[in-house]
Amino acid sequence: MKQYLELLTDILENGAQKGDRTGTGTTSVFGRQIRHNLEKGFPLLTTKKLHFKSIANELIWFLNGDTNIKWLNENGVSIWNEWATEDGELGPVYGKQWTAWPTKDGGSINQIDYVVNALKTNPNSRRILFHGWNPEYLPNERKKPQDNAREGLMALPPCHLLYQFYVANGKLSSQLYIRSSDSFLGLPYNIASLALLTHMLAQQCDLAPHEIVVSIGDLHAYSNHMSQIQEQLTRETRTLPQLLIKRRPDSIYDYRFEDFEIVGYDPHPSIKAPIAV
Ligand SMILES: Nc1nc(=O)c2c([nH]1)NC[C@@H]1CN(c3ccc(C(=O)N[C@@H](CCC(=O)O)C(=O)O)cc3)CN21
Ligand SMILES: O=c1ccn([C@H]2C[C@H](O)[C@@H](COP(=O)(O)O)O2)c(=O)[nH]1
Repeated sequence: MKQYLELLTDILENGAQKGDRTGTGTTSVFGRQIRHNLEKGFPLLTTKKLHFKSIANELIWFLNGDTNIKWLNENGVSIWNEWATEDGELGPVYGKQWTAWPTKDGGSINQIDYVVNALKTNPNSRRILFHGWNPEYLPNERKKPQDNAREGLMALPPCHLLYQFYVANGKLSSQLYIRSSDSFLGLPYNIASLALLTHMLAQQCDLAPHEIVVSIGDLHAYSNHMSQIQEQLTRETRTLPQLLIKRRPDSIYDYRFEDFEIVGYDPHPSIKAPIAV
């Protein structure tokens, strides 16, 4: 995961100063990519400790189609709390668009079913993808996330928004497009989450997990993350851990946190940073 540290250096060396919606201020570059071969280990950062439970349970929550933070909170995950209404609602965010994209006749489309089915029955297809950018439900950028959610709009529009899958020689690769990436807090989660989803889909579809590619639009460092980023850049990367999936659940929707084990994770200590809301 040296590539991750190289991206942080790239931002510091080449970034432009940009204001942003949250009022925090960022240093930003545009159009970057990270690739990682999953055969070389599970891409959980080693230069700071990541909370794998948050990553795995967030993904399970997306796949359940859930858009309320109650289940997350009950399962030890608080990363979405700042954006939710007092009832825990986030509006029609990721889970809703992934599994129940609303149609004009009042029905819904499960894009995850489509992907699993395509991987099993038509793996050569160049159309194996799902996405979360549903313009009808995008929030008003000038309103608070909670006010948007109360009006039935997304609290935040999706950042990781398009997932495409590719099969060759029985191996599964995936590419994710992230339109806006918080390099210090969000990006490490998004990389690990894509890797986990790729492992799960591979298991369900009898494929071997291969490469993940993360393509990023606005890649930024928040002005109040600079000392944390400098600290991380002083640290040496360590051997990546391995992911063990201990059971083969009946479907992509039946995974539980207990099914996963991260073996051999020996990271540097965590580094606290404020989140821009
Ligand atoms: N500014 C911003 N950055 C993000 O990365 C982000 C958002 N907003 N809004 C929506 C989600 C929420 N995400 C988050 C929110 C908090 C942490 C965070 O505080 N992580 C801590 C540990 C917290 C924990 O896992 O319990 C960390 O040290 O990584 C990470 C991602 C990712 N997304
Ligand atoms: O999975 C995620 C979700 C969010 N982010 C970051 C990227 C931005 O810093 C903010 C979203 O603000 P916008 O004004 O909507 O771009 O959250 C992330 O990195 N990963």
